[in-house]
Amino acid sequence: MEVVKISNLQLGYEKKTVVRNFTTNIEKGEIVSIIGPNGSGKSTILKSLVKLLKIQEGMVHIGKNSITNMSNKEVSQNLSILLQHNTSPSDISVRDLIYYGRLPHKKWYQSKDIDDEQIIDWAIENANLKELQYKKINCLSGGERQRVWLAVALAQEPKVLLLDEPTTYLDISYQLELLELVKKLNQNLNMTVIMVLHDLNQAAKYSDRIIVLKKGQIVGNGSPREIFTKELLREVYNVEAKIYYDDLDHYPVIIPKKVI
Ligand SMILES: Nc1ncnc2c1ncn2[C@@H]1O[C@H](COP(=O)(O)OP(=O)(O)OP(=O)(O)O)[C@@H](O)[C@H]1O
Repeated sequence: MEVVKISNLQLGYEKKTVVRNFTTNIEKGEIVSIIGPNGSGKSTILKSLVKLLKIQEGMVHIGKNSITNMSNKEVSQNLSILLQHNTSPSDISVRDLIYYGRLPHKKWYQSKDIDDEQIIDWAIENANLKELQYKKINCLSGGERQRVWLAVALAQEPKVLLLDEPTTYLDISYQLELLELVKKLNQNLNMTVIMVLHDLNQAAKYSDRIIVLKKGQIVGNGSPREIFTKELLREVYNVEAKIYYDDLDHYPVIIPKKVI
């Protein structure tokens, strides 16, 4: 069953078009990663899905509804996004910040209720934040903060979680921790995930499907084993690479050797 249907999307900034003919269906429970060189249009696509950027041409449907006919609030009830950079008041507590994720589900006159508290508890549990929930945001490390923003996105109770380079600026253990959390959410709750990743090995390990963008166009769409070939890495990244396969889970492991 598809949750998001993207047809012939054309996107850009003012007169400049940066993404053309982007078409794909996202199935319920899939983890889809969008990869591609710098400036290929990956973040632009995520921004358009949550209406942070106007669509030039094409359609995005969530279920039967076109996002063009949905309010930002309605879109936020279905899709939540974890951005690369997030800012918040520094003296706010983790728990209070996570409440912001509930706002798309509230009317302006409604205040926090018992249901919100339960969903905040659920988001805290799933983002491993129990011990940190009463701390102030400015007392947390970068990796801990990223988990808080993940919890804000979860508190939105989205059908689809969008992650824009979620591991940037995190050290290797926080990177793994975050992607393992995403995998757990996907496995335990059947949450659909669309993420932009730079690290090809992370994309290979954590994705069901990979979409490869080059200069705003799809040049590959398939499973990690289908996508990661020497030819594709040469064509898209101008890199000569060796490819091995994990002994246990058989996903590709990419070792870049040299720039061509
Ligand atoms: N706000 C903006 N105004 C004008 N042009 C923009 C804006 N944001 C992005 N662009 C341009 O759109 C193109 C695609 O950018 P985008 O950020 O989507 O690429 P990306 O694949 O996510 O890149 P990266 O991997 O470097 O994050 C680039 O040429 C970029 O310069």
